[in-house]
Amino acid sequence: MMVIRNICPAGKKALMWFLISTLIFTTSFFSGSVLGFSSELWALTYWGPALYFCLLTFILRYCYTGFMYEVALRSAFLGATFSLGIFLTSFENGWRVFGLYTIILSFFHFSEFVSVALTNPRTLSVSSFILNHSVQYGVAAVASWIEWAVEFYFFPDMKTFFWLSYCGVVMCIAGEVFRKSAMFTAKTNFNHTVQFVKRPDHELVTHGVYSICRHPSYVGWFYWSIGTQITLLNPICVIIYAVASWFFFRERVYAEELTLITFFGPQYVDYQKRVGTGLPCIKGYTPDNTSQHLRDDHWSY
Ligand SMILES: C[S@@+](CC[C@H](N)C(=O)[O-])C[C@H]1O[C@@H](n2cnc3c(N)ncnc32)[C@H](O)[C@@H]1O
Repeated sequence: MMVIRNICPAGKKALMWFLISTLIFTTSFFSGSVLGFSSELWALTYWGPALYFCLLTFILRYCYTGFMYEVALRSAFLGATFSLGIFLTSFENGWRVFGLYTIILSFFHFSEFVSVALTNPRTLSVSSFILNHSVQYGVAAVASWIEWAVEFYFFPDMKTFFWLSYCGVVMCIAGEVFRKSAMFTAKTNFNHTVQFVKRPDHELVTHGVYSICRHPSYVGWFYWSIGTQITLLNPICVIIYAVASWFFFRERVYAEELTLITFFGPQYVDYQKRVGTGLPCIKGYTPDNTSQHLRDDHWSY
């Protein structure tokens, strides 16, 4: 409770609108009573939720401007998708696994913003939701929805191995907890954007989850991303996500360690000797490992 009280104004607004939206949309989805629409219309048509979201946007537009509006809008949107996920889990078919995935995805993006608000508010911005991570991230998400839809249409039974989907949920929760532990351990030393210039107060963190591995937030995100595809029961995307994430984090870790060695010198080299990266078969930057190519888009998140 104390933690919530200390959160910055934008963090408070985010929490408030996520909760309000979740409450309203969850009640509405299950009762079907919003704006007097029957439950069939509410659940089965697109325009009911869309109209309702327009109304919410209108209220937010009236109450806020600028940054606060952007934060409230995104939080309300994530609350609405979170509620949709809860509603879909009540289905006995493939929609259930899609519902679980929707809950996991919306909670992840919302909790990223709130975690930054709590641990490093100085860096808080709209991009702390990391909804606009990268083109590749967007393409990967859409690809997973397409795989789920195609398989659900042609092989509906394939999407009813709920026990396997629940294993994916457990993997996502573990990944999420590990990543957030890293953010709360590193606090102001954690930044969604890889830093090129060392701030005077930037300290090397080697305690807590950082004593288990050098890149706990990336480890958490790596397993979380694979977990989302197990949750969706997407065999093709499980493999694609594992391979793509591995290559992404191999380059990211390499780039980041290059900067960390310039920041902390022998202190970081000593840390590298004691603690592994935590990612399978990824060594990170070492002077004898300088042949990897770095791409320009490897400096954020
Ligand atoms: C997105 S965070 C990722 C941190 C870390 N790679 C992880 O997975 O938990 C990136 C920022 O964290 C900083 N950073 C990474 N490891 C750090 C450490 N052990 N101590 C302090 N700062 C660190 C980097 O300078 C970079 O600006």
